Amino acid sequence: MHEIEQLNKISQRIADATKLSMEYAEVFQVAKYDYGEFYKYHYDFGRKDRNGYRSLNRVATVLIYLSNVSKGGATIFPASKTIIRPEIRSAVFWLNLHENGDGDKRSLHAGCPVLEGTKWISTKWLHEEGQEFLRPCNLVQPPVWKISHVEEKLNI
Ligand SMILES: O=C(O)CCC(=O)C(=O)O
Ligand SMILES: [Fe+2]
Repeated sequence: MHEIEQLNKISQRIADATKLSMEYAEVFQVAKYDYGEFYKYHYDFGRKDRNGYRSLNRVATVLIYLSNVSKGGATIFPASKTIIRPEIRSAVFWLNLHENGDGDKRSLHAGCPVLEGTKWISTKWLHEEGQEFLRPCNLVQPPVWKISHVEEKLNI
């Protein structure tokens, strides 16, 4: 299968799992962490500019683990006390914005230092645009949850 077709297939699976539109999503980004490398605490959402406008804001993140990591390298969300350990072909999905478009501070996260092995990830950021009628409106919305068994569904 051609590479583009494979990526489109994964995008479609993300759309099916998240029930969100991929129309304005960014291209898949790939990152590699070697021994001791990490990603410090941050938010994935954008900040407002001087005029109070946000552009290209990332409503949600899908993080696919492309490798196992023998030690370290977990993705952590202190607000929800969630630790996701990399498992090859598994994915984690979370929302970065409240329904009114403001950044959700509970989405603060970090990639812990890799202590042994190499960590490969692919990140897909979904944008606010296109979600207007799709984003579920739940009163109680967990800030982060693991998409179970994505590893079986994603053929990457
Ligand atoms: O490497 C991780 O576990 C986190 C990566 C991340 O937060 C990002 O790419 O925005
Ligand atoms: Fe991030």
